[in-house]
Amino acid sequence: MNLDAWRGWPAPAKLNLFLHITGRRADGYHELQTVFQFLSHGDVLDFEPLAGDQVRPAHVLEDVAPEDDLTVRAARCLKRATGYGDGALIRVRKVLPMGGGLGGGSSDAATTLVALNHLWGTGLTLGELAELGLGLGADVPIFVHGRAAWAEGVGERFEPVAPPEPWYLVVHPGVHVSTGAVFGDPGLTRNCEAIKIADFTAGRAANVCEPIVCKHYPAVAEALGWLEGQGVQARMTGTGSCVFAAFEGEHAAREAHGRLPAHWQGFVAQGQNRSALQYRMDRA
Ligand SMILES: C[C@@](CO)(OP(=O)(O)O)[C@H](O)COP(=O)(O)OP(=O)(O)OC[C@H]1O[C@@H](n2ccc(N)nc2=O)[C@H](O)[C@@H]1O
Ligand SMILES: Nc1ncnc2c1ncn2[C@@H]1O[C@H](COP(=O)(O)OP(=O)(O)O)[C@@H](O)[C@H]1O
Repeated sequence: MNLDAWRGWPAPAKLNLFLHITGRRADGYHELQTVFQFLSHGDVLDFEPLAGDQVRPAHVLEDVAPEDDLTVRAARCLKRATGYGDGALIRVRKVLPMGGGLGGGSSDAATTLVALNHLWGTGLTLGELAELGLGLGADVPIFVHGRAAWAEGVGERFEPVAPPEPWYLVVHPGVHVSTGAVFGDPGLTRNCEAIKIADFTAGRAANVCEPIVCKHYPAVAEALGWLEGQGVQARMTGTGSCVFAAFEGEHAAREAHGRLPAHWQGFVAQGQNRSALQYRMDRA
């Protein structure tokens, strides 16, 4: 068996280029409008075949029990759906901050579904994998498809879009924001009027979670202010805590990164309308 094929599967980060809430479903989940774009930066996953029914992580993630790990849950879900008899050892080389709004957990889950379906030869279509993924997290289907997307509902309705692919500086202000707490905040704007893709393209869009997160986490407001001070428009991704801004080019983004205050982490990456996972599948 060629074990090289089992190594080096990318799980890229995403940005929400805007985030509006248009309503609330009967089950309490919020109806969103958003644009997802991938980044040229993310976790990397390695797999090894295991005989028998075992699915085990070879990594330790802070505050995540092996049974709750989204890669383990994704692999078990694929086994259940297909009746596949063997297992896998899964190693996440973690790069993305957890709870940063960059979708690392969802991306790890999507990469596990796509990679193991290929490596195990279980033959599900991308659509079938996306459906399995929705049970693990709202953003998993978008990572499975690997195309920048205009998304509505709770992430289950989406279509490809092709925004510009600029170089971004992404700043992590050192705090962990709970998605549930943001959606539960009474001050959250939940009645945005539905907009069209053209409104987003014309700049008539924002992230409605930003004021809530900034109120509770001053570090997020400071990071947004610092980025704006570099002469660019800054925004938060998802429910935070990371903030980002597009620069003229890679050089300008790296220069700004060089000026980043030492108490924050940051990275420079390019926006990608086709994800690194899709490119990896081309070579598989
Ligand atoms: C809003 C996004 C945009 O990307 O935020 P980020 O998590 O990436 O920051 C995601 O779709 C988030 O999806 P996901 O990350 O799967 O959400 P979960 O952790 O399951 O959500 C935690 C809690 O937030 C609330 N929640 C979540 C999503 C949603 N559309 N409406 C909600 O009300 C629910 O109370 C849920 O129990
Ligand atoms: N493999 C995984 N990687 C990251 N987070 C995971 C993973 N498995 C479970 N989780 C849980 O999912 C939560 C959300 O993580 P993540 O997707 O990185 O953040 P966000 O949804 O803010 O982008 C984490 O705080 C963690 O408890």
